[in-house]
Amino acid sequence: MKRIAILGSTGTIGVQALEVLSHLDTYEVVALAAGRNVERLAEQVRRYRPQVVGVADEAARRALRELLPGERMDIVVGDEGLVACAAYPSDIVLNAVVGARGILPALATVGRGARLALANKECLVAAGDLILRAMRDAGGEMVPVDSEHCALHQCLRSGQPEEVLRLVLTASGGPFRSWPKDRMAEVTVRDALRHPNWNMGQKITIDSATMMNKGLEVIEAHHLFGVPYDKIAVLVHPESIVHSMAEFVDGSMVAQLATADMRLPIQYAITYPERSPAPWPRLNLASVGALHFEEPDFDRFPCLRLAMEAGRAGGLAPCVLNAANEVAVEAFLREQIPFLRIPEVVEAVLERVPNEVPQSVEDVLRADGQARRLAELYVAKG
Ligand SMILES: NC(=O)C1=CN([C@@H]2O[C@H](COP(=O)(O)OP(=O)(O)OC[C@H]3O[C@@H](n4cnc5c(N)ncnc54)[C@H](OP(=O)(O)O)[C@@H]3O)[C@@H](O)[C@H]2O)C=CC1
Ligand SMILES: CC(=O)[C@@H](O)[C@H](O)COP(=O)(O)O
Ligand SMILES: [Mn+2]
Repeated sequence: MKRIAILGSTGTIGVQALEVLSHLDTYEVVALAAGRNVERLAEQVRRYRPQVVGVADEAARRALRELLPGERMDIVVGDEGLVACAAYPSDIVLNAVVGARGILPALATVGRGARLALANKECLVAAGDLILRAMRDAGGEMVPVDSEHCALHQCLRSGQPEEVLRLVLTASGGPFRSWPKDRMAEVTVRDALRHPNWNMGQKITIDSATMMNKGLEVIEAHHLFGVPYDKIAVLVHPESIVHSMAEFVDGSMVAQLATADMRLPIQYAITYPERSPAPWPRLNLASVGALHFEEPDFDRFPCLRLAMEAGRAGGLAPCVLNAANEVAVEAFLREQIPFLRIPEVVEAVLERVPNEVPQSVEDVLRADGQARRLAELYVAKG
C-alpha cells in the first residue's frame, strides 16, 4: 500500500482524485485537507478514514467535529494544519489547494523527500526556485497534475533534455477567444465562468478567461522542465485535445492527446512511472473530426503578456504577479471590478513592488503580502 495525502480534497481536483483512488486499490488516504466545505469533507472522512484532517479555521474544526463526533482523527487548522498534513508520513502529497497558500505545504512535501503530485501551479510561480532547491536537497520528486505539464512530462520521455528545441503549451483561449476587445468590457462573472472545455474551480476558470492561466503555466513549465523562456511557446487550440507538445531539434513534434478529463493527469501523477488502465471515456479522434490551432492574441489578453514578462524578469516578479492576480480575480468574482480591470491591477502592482531575488521563503511571503495590500488599494478604486 502507498500512503497519500490530498490537500484541497473538497475542490474539483481533490474530488476527482478521490474518484481515481476509488478504482486503484493500492493506495491508503492518510491525510485530507480542505477549507470550509465541512459537509463534503465529513463524507470523505467517513469513506477514507484518514488519520489527520486539515480545515481552514476554528469554526470549520468545530463544525467537522460535530458532524463526526466519534471519529478517531487529528484535526489540524489553518496554514499550519495544511503543512502538518503535507508533513505527515506519506509517499505522495497531492497539492490541490488554490493559490499561494500552496507554497508552504509544497516545501514541506519535497523537503522530506516525498512525491509532490502538483496541481497547485501558484506555488511554483511564486516560489519555484526555492521549491526546486528544497526538492533537490532532500531527493524528493515532483510530478505535474496540470494537464499541459502532464502532457509535456509524457512527451519528454521520448527525448534527452539537450534534444528539446522548444515546449509548446496549448491554450483553449477560454470563453472570449473570439470576442472583439470592446465586447470584453461588458463581460459578466457568469460569462467568464463558462469555460468551453473544462469544469474547474472558480479561480482557475477566471484565469483561463483572462489567459493568465496560460501565463502562469509558462512559468510553471520553466521551473518543472528547466527550459528557458525563449524556448516555451503558447499555441491556442480551442478543442483542448492536444494537451501540449515538445518540439525536438530534428523537427519532430511529440504531442499528448486525450479527452479533456483531469482524472487522467491525476492518475498519471499518482501511479507514475507506471500506467494503470482507466475506466472513463476514451478519445475518439474520428468523432472529434478536426483540430485547430492559432497564435495567441497578446493585445486582447494582456495577462498572458504580463505573466510572460514577469517570468522573464524572474526574482519576486512572478510572486507579485500571482498575488495581485489572486486579489483581482477575487474582486472580479465579487463584482467589485470589471473584467478588463484585472490586468490593470496586476500591472500597477508589478510596477510598484521592487524586484529582488528572494533568498528565503520569508522573502517570498513578504512580497506576496505587500502585493496583496497594494492590489486591495487598486481594487478599492474600482
Ligand atoms: N480544476 C482543474 O481542472 C485544474 C486545477 N488546477 C489547479 O489546482 C488547484 C485547485 O484547483 P481547483 O480544484 O479547480 O480549485 P477549487 O476551488 O475547486 O478547490 C480548491 C480547494 O482548496 C481548498 N481551500 C480553499 N481555501 C483553503 C484554506 N484556507 N485552507 C485549506 N484549503 C483551502 C478548498 O476547500 P473548501 O472548498 O472546502 O473551502 C478546495 O478544497 C489550483 O491551483 C488550480 O490552478 C490545475 C489544473 C487543472
Ligand atoms: C485542465 C487544465 O489543465 C487547465 O489549466 C486548463 O488547461 C485550462 O484551460 P485554458 O487552456 O483555457 O487555460
Ligand atoms: Mn492547465
